[in-house]
Amino acid sequence: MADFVTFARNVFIPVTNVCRNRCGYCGFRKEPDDPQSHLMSPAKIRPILEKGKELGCSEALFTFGEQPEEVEGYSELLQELGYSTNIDYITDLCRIAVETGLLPHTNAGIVTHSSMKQLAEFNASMGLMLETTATVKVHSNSPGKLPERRIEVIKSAGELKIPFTTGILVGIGESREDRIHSLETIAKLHKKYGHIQEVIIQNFTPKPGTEMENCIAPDIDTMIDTVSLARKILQDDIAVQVPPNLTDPRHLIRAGASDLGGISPATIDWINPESSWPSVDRLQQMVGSIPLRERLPIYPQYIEKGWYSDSIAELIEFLGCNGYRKDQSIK
Ligand SMILES: O=c1nc2n(C[C@H](O)[C@H](O)[C@H](O)CO)c3cc(O)ccc3cc-2c(=O)[nH]1
Ligand SMILES: C[C@H]1O[C@@H](n2cnc3c(N)ncnc32)[C@H](O)[C@@H]1O
Ligand code: MET
Ligand code: SF4
Repeated sequence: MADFVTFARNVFIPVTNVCRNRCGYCGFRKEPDDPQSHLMSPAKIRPILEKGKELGCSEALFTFGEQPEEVEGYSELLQELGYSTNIDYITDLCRIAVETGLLPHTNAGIVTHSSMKQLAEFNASMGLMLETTATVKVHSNSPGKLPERRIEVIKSAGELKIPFTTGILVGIGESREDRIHSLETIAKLHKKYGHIQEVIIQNFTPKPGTEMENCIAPDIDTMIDTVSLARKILQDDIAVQVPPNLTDPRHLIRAGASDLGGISPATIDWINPESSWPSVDRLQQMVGSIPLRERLPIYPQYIEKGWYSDSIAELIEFLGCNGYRKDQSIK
C-alpha cells in the first residue's frame, strides 16, 4: 500500500459538449440542436477560473467533445467568438488560465501531433483515456475511440515529452483479458517514452438517455481486481488513480491505488454530474490513517526533469514545492 495518497484541487471547464463521436455510455455529449448543447465563451469561463483560484485550486481541467468542428454548425459558433480553429481557442483558454494562476490539464480527445505541440506550451500535463484496446459495441459510432488512434496520440505526447494521464474505462463490454491487454499496452508505451504519470481506473456509471442507461456499473470486486492488475502490470513510477466520487476508494487503495485525481470545491464533475465531489475533510476520513497530499497536475518527477515550458515555469514554482502544494492546508 502507498505511504500517502495524492489528489489535486481543480476547476472543471467543459468547453463544449459538441462531439463527433457517439459513445454508448456518454451522457455529456449533446446534439447541436439540443437546448443543452453549448460552447462556453471566455466571459463564462473567466469567472470560474477566478473562483477556482480564490478557493485554492491549482488546476484548470479542460475537457470537451472530440473534434467538434466535424459537427455541422460548430465552426460558426467558434467564429462568433473570433476563432477559426477549436485548438486555437483552447490554447487561448489555457493561456488565460495560466494568467489567472491555474495550471491547465487538457483532455481534448484525438488531436494531431502539431495541435498537441501547440497546446503543450500552456499545459502542465495532458490526458486521453485509452478506454480499452478491445473492439466494443458502444464504440461503433466513435471513430475517435479506435485503439490505434488513441495509441497514436499517446505516442505523440511521449515524443513531445508531455507528462501524460491515460486510463481505462471498466464495464463497457470488455473482458478481464481485455483489461490486462489495455494495461500492458500502456506499460509498453511508458517503457518507450517514460511520460505516463498516472493511469485512471474509471468505472462506467449509467447515464439516462444513453445506449447503456440500463447497464449496471462494475461491482467493487471487479474494481479491486482491476486496480490490483494495474498495480502489477504498470511500472512503479506510474500512479494508479481512482475517482473518489464514483467508488469508495478504501478497498481500492488497499489494492494499490495511490491517487484520487482532481476534486473541485468550485465545479461539478461534468462527465458524472450525479456524483458529487467529496470535500478534502471527507477524503481524509475515507483514507483513514494514510496521509493525504495535495499535488499539482504535473507530478514531481516531471517537474524535476523539466518537462514543462518557460510559459508555465514561474507558476509551477509559485504553486509547488518539490512537486506538492506549497501552501498545503492539510498534511
Ligand atoms: O473530474 C474529472 N476529472 C477527470 N480527469 C481529470 C483528473 O481527475 C485530473 O485532472 C488529473 O489527475 C490531473 O491532475 C481526467 C483526466 C484525463 O486526462 C482523462 C480523463 C479524466 C476523467 C475525469 C473525469 O471523469 N472527471
Ligand atoms: C473523460 C472520460 O470520462 C469517461 N466517461 C465517459 N462517460 C462515462 C460514464 N458514463 N461513466 C464513467 N466514465 C465515463 C471516459 O473514459 C472519458 O474518456
Ligand atoms: C468529454 S469525454 C473526454 C474527452 C474526449 N471527448 C474523449 O472522450 O476522449
Ligand atoms: S465520451 Fe468523449 S468522445 Fe465519447 S461521446 Fe462523450 S464527449 Fe464524445
